[in-house]
Amino acid sequence: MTDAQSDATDPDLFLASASPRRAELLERMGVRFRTVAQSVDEQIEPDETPEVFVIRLALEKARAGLSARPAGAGAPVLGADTAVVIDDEVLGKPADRDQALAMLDRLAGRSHRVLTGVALLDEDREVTRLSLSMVTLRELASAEKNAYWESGEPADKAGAYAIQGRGGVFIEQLEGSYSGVMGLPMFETHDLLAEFGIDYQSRWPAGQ
Ligand SMILES: Cc1cn([C@H]2C[C@H](O)[C@@H](COP(=O)(O)OP(=O)(O)OP(=O)(O)O)O2)c(=O)[nH]c1=O
Repeated sequence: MTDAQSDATDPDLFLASASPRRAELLERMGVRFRTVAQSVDEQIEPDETPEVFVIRLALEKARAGLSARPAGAGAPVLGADTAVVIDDEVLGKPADRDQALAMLDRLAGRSHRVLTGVALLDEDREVTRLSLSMVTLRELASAEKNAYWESGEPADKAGAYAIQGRGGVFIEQLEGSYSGVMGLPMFETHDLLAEFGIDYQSRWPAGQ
């Protein structure tokens, strides 16, 4: 067992997310956390910008997590939301194969933005950060788009690809934050933890 597993008894924070990627990135940082359930409606409001949208959802997820936190727990709650944006349209997770292939068609051979909003809060305060990246996908052959869908990877990913998985072979260029595209920007998350005075780095092991 490492120090940073999601059953930590004295957590630095509660993670309001069901995303295994977010848990993996927090573990990589060495943050001790427990996950709490959250469920929010992920619809963009008319006239809401993608930037405002991802921050709002990160806050809503964290607030929902705060209500689900065990009684007596004092650690703050972290929420995040990732959106792929092309032609000012937000692409969420594909509902089915047709949607996934349509998203990949739209993204192939072009650049798009990936926004991740992160929020850390408790009863007394809420802090947020936004991570913005530009990703360029190369042209994709239909056979590889089909094989990619069949691999199962696109199904639960915004924009129907995963930079950290097989989808990495489609990515010609990334400007910004790899961890942000993956779902939890480590730089901005560190900033939020520092604002709450959470010194997880003092537990980094020596020589590893
Ligand atoms: C673009 C991209 C997205 N993603 C993932 C990150 C997020 O998990 C997902 C976007 O959906 P989100 O709604 O941000 O998150 P989620 O529903 O998976 O998890 P939760 O709301 O419980 O926190 O897409 C990747 O894993 N790799 C990528 O390259």
